[in-house]
Amino acid sequence: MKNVGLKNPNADLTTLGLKNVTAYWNLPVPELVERTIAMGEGVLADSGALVIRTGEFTGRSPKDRFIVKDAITTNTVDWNDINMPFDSDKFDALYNKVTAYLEDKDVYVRDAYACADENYRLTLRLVAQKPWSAMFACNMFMRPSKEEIKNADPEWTILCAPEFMAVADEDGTRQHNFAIINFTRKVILIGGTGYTGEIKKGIFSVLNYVLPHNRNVLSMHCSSNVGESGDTAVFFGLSGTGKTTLSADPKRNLIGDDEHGWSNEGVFNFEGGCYAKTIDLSAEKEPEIYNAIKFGAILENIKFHEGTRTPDYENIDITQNTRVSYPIHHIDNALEPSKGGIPKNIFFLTCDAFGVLPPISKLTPGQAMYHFISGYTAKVAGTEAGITEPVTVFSACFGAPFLPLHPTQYAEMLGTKMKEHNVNVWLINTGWSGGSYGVGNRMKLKYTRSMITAALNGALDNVEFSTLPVFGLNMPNTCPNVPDEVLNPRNTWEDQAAYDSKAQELAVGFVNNFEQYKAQANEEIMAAAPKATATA
Ligand SMILES: Nc1ncnc2c1ncn2[C@@H]1O[C@H](COP(=O)(O)OP(=O)(O)O)[C@@H](O)[C@H]1O
Ligand SMILES: C=C(OP(=O)(O)O)C(=O)O
Ligand SMILES: [Mn+2]
Repeated sequence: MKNVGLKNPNADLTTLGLKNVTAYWNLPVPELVERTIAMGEGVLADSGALVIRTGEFTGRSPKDRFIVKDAITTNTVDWNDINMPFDSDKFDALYNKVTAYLEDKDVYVRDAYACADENYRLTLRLVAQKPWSAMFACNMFMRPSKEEIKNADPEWTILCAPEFMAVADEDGTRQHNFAIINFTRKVILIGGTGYTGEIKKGIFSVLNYVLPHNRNVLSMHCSSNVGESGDTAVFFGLSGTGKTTLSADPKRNLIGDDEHGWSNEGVFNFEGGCYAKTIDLSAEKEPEIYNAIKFGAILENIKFHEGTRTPDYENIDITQNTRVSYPIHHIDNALEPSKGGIPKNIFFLTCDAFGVLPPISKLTPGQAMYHFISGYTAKVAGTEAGITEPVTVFSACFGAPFLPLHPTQYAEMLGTKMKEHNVNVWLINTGWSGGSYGVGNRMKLKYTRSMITAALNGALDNVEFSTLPVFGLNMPNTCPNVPDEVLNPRNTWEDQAAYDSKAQELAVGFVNNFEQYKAQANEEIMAAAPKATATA
């Protein structure tokens, strides 16, 4: 056993079952960069960002994500095809295999924590095979001071061994890769995949259990920012729908881009960094994110323009899910500590591949609940293994892959808070317009930004609204800096009969999906269901 770097003198990896490892503790970022490069696993971009490849997996693999079924979870977790059970003894055996595999190897340790509100702080330690995984943790989790590191005695452990391959038949996994959460041992075990997103979404899943279940805090898959007058906005959305992009707003202070809690005091970020998509990124369209890509950032799975070290963000040879992680202070106007007041506006971002929903509509409380529980959107290409074009999905609470509890538990908390604080709720379609995917186009980012700005600054308070048939959604007839024609989706379709039939198809999808929640929903929520004239 050899230890290098800054650590709590009492910390000892043998208590985790690791033998004879050389452990590099909390190395400074430049050293993690150097080691990554020296190992032949990274190069520098001209901006100074570290460029790595995550290997076979360039997105999450939801089919290989499990929760250990035990005394804590058996009756509390909503077991389904997302929350899949893993046997506790099998976990112990696999854990021992991973630690045995790491014997005699180098490991990179990162002490960190989650939650900007110290009342809810969750301390953690990542032990990783790769220096770039440790650097990702340094970018994405909150960073303890040196003093805190010297006293670190973390609650949770993440063991991450991308090159360890499970044997499905023996180990109880589906295939060679896995991400398994054990609430009793407080361990997240990751193997066979180097996709860094598994690390952050693992802790997010833990918080999505612990905070609502034990602490009466609503956890949310959302970004958040705050305006000059101190008004907080949150943007819920499944991966790729615009949380990171739309929360980076030069006129507002960023709280965080992906994971937040809502306590009685207000909103707080879980993370210490952002994880942005870089596909088609440009300085013109997304200057804040573009400029955040400098030394300290990690670019994943991108290629360079030939003969240069300039990233080619249009190149999708490796994946459409090209990514960058950076500490939050790479965004100029980020707030630290990352906390805001009670939200004044909530946006549900949906990437509607049908092209049926309006680009902006204002929801009644009943509609807000209905749409939150439904979580209609599309999975965009690349974020999950096997997805190569937008696939329509109902992802409850706009974050089903990360929610261990039943969706109605989150929805009830949101409903109570929404009503108590009289929050405005908006549905934003960042997806297709003028036709479904393949025919129409993605809504222009600059229009979506203008609509959000208008909603936030009150410019939509005094305009006229129309109601979209079937869905009953209230859409503004005008909006500053947006052409009127795009506001009503039916007008954007050349063939309006085709629109009507697609709208019916989507309405049927909503109704069928909601069957599972009907028993728990009250009249106000059910009245918000789209009116399908036929059911499939
Ligand atoms: N109208 C739009 N609104 C938001 N994002 C858009 C829009 N049109 C295209 N995009 C692109 O979609 C992606 C949204 O991704 P991102 O903000 O990272 O999603 P999330 O943070 O929710 O995972 C970005 O690549 C962005 O440039
Ligand atoms: C990182 C992910 O999500 P998001 O795009 O929401 O950050 C993910 O789903 O793996
Ligand atoms: Mn994001």
